[in-house]
Amino acid sequence: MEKLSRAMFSSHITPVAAVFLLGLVYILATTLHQYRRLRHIPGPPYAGLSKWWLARNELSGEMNLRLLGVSEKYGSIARIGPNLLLTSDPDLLKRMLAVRTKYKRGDWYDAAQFDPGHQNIISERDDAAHNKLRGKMAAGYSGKDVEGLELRVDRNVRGLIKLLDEKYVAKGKRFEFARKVQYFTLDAISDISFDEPFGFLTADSDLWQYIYTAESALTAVLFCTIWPWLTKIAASFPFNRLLPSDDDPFGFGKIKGIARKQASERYGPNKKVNNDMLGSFVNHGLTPKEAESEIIVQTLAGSDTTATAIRATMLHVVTNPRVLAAFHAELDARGITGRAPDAIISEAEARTLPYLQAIIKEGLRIWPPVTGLSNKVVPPEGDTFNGIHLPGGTNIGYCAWGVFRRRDIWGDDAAEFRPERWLETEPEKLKKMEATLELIFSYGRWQCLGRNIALMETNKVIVELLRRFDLILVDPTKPWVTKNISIHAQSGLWMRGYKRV
Ligand code: HEM
Repeated sequence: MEKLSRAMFSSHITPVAAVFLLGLVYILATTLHQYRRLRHIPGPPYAGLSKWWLARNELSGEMNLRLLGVSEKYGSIARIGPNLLLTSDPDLLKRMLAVRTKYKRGDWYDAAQFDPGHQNIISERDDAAHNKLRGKMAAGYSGKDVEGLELRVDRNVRGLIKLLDEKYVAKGKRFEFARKVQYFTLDAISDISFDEPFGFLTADSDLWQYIYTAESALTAVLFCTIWPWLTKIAASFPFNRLLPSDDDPFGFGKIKGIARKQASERYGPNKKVNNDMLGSFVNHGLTPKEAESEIIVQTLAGSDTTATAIRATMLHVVTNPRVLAAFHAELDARGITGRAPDAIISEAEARTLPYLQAIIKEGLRIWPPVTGLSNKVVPPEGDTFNGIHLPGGTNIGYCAWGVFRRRDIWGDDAAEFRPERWLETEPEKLKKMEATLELIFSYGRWQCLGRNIALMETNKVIVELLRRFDLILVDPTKPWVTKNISIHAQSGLWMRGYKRV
């Protein structure tokens, strides 16, 4: 009996153990192979052996700073994963992103598929399909096809001012500036997109808990950027039942529902015709499903980003009396300060204000709104940059904080907010600074389509708030709560305003 059970035991276990051992050998061999491919590039210990370094740091909420630390310690090309490098070299980034680049988007982008099974302009990795989609949307984003794009921004700037003025400043109440700015960017983008502001400013609240749920969901999305196969699992039964649905009364699902409704109204025999961005997309041949996905992309890509640009710039200006005084002097000299209460500066005029432009560039530089790794893949034949061999198939991620804190480009005071650097630097160095700053909005093939809208909104809000109000931080020792999750989730920016004009 004992002999029999021993025989059974060994006959069952041996194949299992063999499979287990083979699996282990395979994992060890591939890990070693991956490790050796990129061992000539330095990086944090163990980061080259597994993705746990990446996961741990992504979850820290300060990934931007952790990556800056890597760049400063290991150089402008460093290794942060088994098949992942990080770069803070603007020349390498521009080579990777150029219009005719041979680099491709990596599987990092699969996580941007907000509607499983349907690609959008950000998740699309196929170059031809991406170009085609971009071509159909270019006229809408440039504003060429959108009736009164600037007027739409203006009316939402007025909405923001009215809210702050009547509900808070006039009553001596403090307000949480981070949220109010995002209400503005959400209303402005929906107004431009489908002619109907969501209504965040009027409601003065996080409608449908959208901001809260979108920020919470981004942590899960981060995991999918590290292990892209999680995206497929999330999209398959039964996990897909847990994803936001168009019928949800709140959160991201609510925005999906609005996008579906808005898109569906633009097709069919009784279609609504509007000269807004959605109208332009329809005229250029976007299908109803594509139009729906792109409304969602705009809501996501166009709200937190611009809100961060405005918040970070305003925070640095209002806490810097020297900069604030110089800016007020510029507004006074141009006769802008005392204009009628409902006047909104035109974008064209704002662009002629040198100090304002320096403030905005410096605000974007000191706090880049988009910090995601946005991995690109080295072409199969490999590449060599500054004598460093980059094997084909290697992912290379973007280190935003590393690029915008480089002392060789920005000077020894790179970590300080000093708009004057844009006004007093000699032409040759300034050219390099301007060229590097372009990376804030990515570059070339994948350059941000909403760049002009974002800058228009930022220019107007900064002028119109600072000419009307003296803004102070309620607690300068705790200016805000900011969490880095590829973008920035920001809150707690409590301010109080006093009327100037
Ligand atoms: C200061 C504000 C903004 C910043 C810093 C910013 C930055 C960026 C960056 C870095 C990318 C490249 C992403 C990647 O490929 O990994 C991007 C793409 C994109 N952005 Fe923006 N963005 C801003 C505002 C906006 C706004 C307001 C909109 C919409 C109105 C928008 C729409 C888009 C779209 C559609 C893409 C995809 C372009 C493509 O793949 O061809 N962005 N943005």
